[in-house]
Amino acid sequence: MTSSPATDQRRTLRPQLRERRRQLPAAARIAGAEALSARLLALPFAPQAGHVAGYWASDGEIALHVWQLRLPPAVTYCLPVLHEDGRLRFAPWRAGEPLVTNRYGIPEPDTAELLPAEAMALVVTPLVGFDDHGQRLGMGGGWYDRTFAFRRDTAAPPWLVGAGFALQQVEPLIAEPWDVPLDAVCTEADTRLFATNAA
Ligand SMILES: Nc1nc2c(c(=O)[nH]1)N(C=O)[C@@H](CNc1ccc(C(=O)N[C@@H](CCC(=O)O)C(=O)O)cc1)CN2
Ligand SMILES: Nc1ncnc2c1ncn2[C@@H]1O[C@H](COP(=O)(O)OP(=O)(O)OP(=O)(O)O)[C@@H](O)[C@H]1O
Repeated sequence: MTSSPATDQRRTLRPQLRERRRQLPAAARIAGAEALSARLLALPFAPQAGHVAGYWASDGEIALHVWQLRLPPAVTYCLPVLHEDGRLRFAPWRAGEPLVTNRYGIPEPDTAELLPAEAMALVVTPLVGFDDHGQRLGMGGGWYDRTFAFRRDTAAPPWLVGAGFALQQVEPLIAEPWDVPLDAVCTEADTRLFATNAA
């Protein structure tokens, strides 16, 4: 089977970027999570109420626990839950509540309270890489693209915000037809806002 230039580019970049992400020293991770939190809270569309989704950082991803702790009191933090239809659901989760490990070894809430993507006001998506145009490179499962395909022709909410370390920025990514553009990318060093099609 032949593969497209976009697929080749992503296959080459993923292992390099994941390695780079894992190599960051602990002090940079701690400071990074603090700085990211401030940037996420300062977004012009940061919700003051409703549900937001983060992720359980793994494989060197930039952590969201500082942001979770500093969210306005009327905002409910949720974590992604894999669903058999190929689209993520989101479950409210607070520190100490039960978790189970999903098929990728990532913890997810052990609850029947699952919300659809449309119920989220804002979603922070994990990034393996990102470019200057708000194009996202993920783990390759297509989970975020399938889950938020409706945002290709619908305005926010949910606002889609990629989170990563500045060293995860790459050359322009070749777009795939299913890619869902991000409304913003936040790193420890920068906030970039993008004018998405429908927003
Ligand atoms: N923290 C976090 N949670 C997340 C994601 C993520 O990227 N980060 N996801 C973002 O989509 C979803 C899960 N998607 C994932 C897709 C692939 C792999 C992964 O590790 N793949 C292995 C090999 C595949 C396998 O084990 O079957 C690998 O590439 O090494 C992990 C998560 C939902 N939750
Ligand atoms: N809207 C969609 N409908 C059907 N299949 C899709 C859709 N979006 C993505 N896919 C499938 O998912 C696969 C992986 O996509 P891609 O490489 O863009 O994932 P990713 O964004 O890196 O992963 P993730 O979102 O899990 O972090 C693609 O090969 C494609 O077949």
